[in-house]
Amino acid sequence: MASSYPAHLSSRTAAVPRVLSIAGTDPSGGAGTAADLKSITAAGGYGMSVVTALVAQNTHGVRAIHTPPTDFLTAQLRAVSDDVTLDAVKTGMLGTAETIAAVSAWLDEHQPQVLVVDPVMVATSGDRLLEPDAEEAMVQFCHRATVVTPNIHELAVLTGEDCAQDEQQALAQARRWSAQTGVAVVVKTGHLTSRRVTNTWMAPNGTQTPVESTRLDTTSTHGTGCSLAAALATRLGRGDTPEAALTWATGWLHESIAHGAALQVGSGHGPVDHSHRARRLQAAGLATPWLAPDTVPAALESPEQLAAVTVGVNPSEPIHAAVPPAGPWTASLWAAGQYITAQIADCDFVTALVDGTLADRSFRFYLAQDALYLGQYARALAALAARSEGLEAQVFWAESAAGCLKDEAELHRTWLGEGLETVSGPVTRAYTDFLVATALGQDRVVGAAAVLPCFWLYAQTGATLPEVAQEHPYAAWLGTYGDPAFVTATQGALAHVEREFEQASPTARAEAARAYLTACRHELEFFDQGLRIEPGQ
Ligand SMILES: Nc1ncnc2c1ncn2[C@@H]1O[C@H](COP(=O)(O)OP(=O)(O)OP(=O)(O)O)[C@@H](O)[C@H]1O
Ligand SMILES: Cc1ncc(CO)c(N)n1
Repeated sequence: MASSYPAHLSSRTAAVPRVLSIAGTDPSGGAGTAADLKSITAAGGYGMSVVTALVAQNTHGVRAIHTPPTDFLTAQLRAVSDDVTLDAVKTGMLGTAETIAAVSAWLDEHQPQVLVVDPVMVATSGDRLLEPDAEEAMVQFCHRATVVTPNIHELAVLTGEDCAQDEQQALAQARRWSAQTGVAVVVKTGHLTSRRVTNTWMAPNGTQTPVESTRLDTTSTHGTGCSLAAALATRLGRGDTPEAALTWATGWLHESIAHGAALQVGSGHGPVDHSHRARRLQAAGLATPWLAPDTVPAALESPEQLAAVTVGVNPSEPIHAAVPPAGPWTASLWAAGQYITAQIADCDFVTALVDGTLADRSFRFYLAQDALYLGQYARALAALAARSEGLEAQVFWAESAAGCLKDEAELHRTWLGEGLETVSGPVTRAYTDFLVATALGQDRVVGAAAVLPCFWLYAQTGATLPEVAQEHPYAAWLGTYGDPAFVTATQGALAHVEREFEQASPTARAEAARAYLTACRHELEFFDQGLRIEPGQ
């Protein structure tokens, strides 16, 4: 059969990498072939599946294993490779020495560019998935791989050493084994208890590339090993560097684990939510671009008229403003903008920041964008100072601009390291361009209303944050929200906006209300952008 379709086979890598999983099944969908296909899809590949063993299992454990005849395995492998060019192959549960021999014989003829071997021996539940007498065959099989992804127990079997007690020991074992075999190792510390979970790519020449993430306190870890290996194979198969592939796979898996429990699948070690990222990005895609609030009337004669404006769906209970409005106009702005204040409090970025599950890369991207934002926000405030009437207002906006630049410098000094984004992303850019253009080019009341949400909604977020433990990964950053000077500055901004509204014409007030609501929306987008970047790209 192998020679019947040669014309169809092309060695050119397709835009969507074609990835074959060779693994056992999990009818509950969290591990094995099911996890592999979901992970390959999530990582941007076309998934294919050859089944080594049928496993009756769920989130509690394995009940029975049925291994079809080896000839049938070989028939499956050939059916795929006679017809399809493979950009990457990932192996998981092989189960028996006979299965390993059959896959090895097939690989002798079809060595793929990328072979990721997850040397599955024992499931998360503690059940054996590899017969004890097949361990040596698995160790030999690993020599064929581009990269192996053992957990620390499997690494000990590969190296014939005792199980590593800490990351340094695991790295040392991997370094020795990789140097001997010429096969790269991803050293996983999921089974250790450190606060950080590091996946390190160990190259045969001893070069280490660590990819860090935070440890999640969850039991939703069924199939994490399968998922990481399948996503890694896919990213390598599309031509990513090892560092980019591992960074993407680790970041995506982190999000998938963080949202696994919400699936409510099973009562044991639950699966991860492989498609959380895809659903979140789809929702973000649908929400952007957005329409400027068009329900504000052309002219506003009274605060009551403004308070009656509804732009989105308001929360059932009115939201209490932590820094109170300075009068009826700012009270009405608050009322009209509540729908978006509620969305900010609930948004995935703030939730993940508060519960500590936010990925490092997202946090650092957010900080870098925040520093860029402050530099431009200061220009908008300075423009208001330049256009102010009266010394008190001029001093207030000028001091706010200076304070903002000090905060920007502090962000760089204390928080931002090397190698961070130095260019505004499109979300930051849209917000700052809007602020600067409004503060310079529109009636002063419109500019003042546009800069208000940054004061008011930030103070609101600060006031509503829960206390977090010191070991919380973002404790120090969350602490900066509580600065009392910021509340005073917000009170000042509210007083000025209130006065500007009192003195403005009805049409300028309407424009100012639209600017306030638009800026609220920019605040939401600004937080959310931290989750929209693709880690590793
Ligand atoms: N509690 C956790 N918090 C954050 N990430 C985790 C956690 N547990 C696992 N991971 C991620 O999942 C990856 C694989 O996990 P682990 O080291 O447990 O592999 P495994 O034992 O091969 O998995 P499996 O249980 O599916 O066989 C880790 O390298 C890490 O990226
Ligand atoms: C089929 C299969 N492969 C791997 C694992 C490891 O989680 C599992 N539970 N089931």
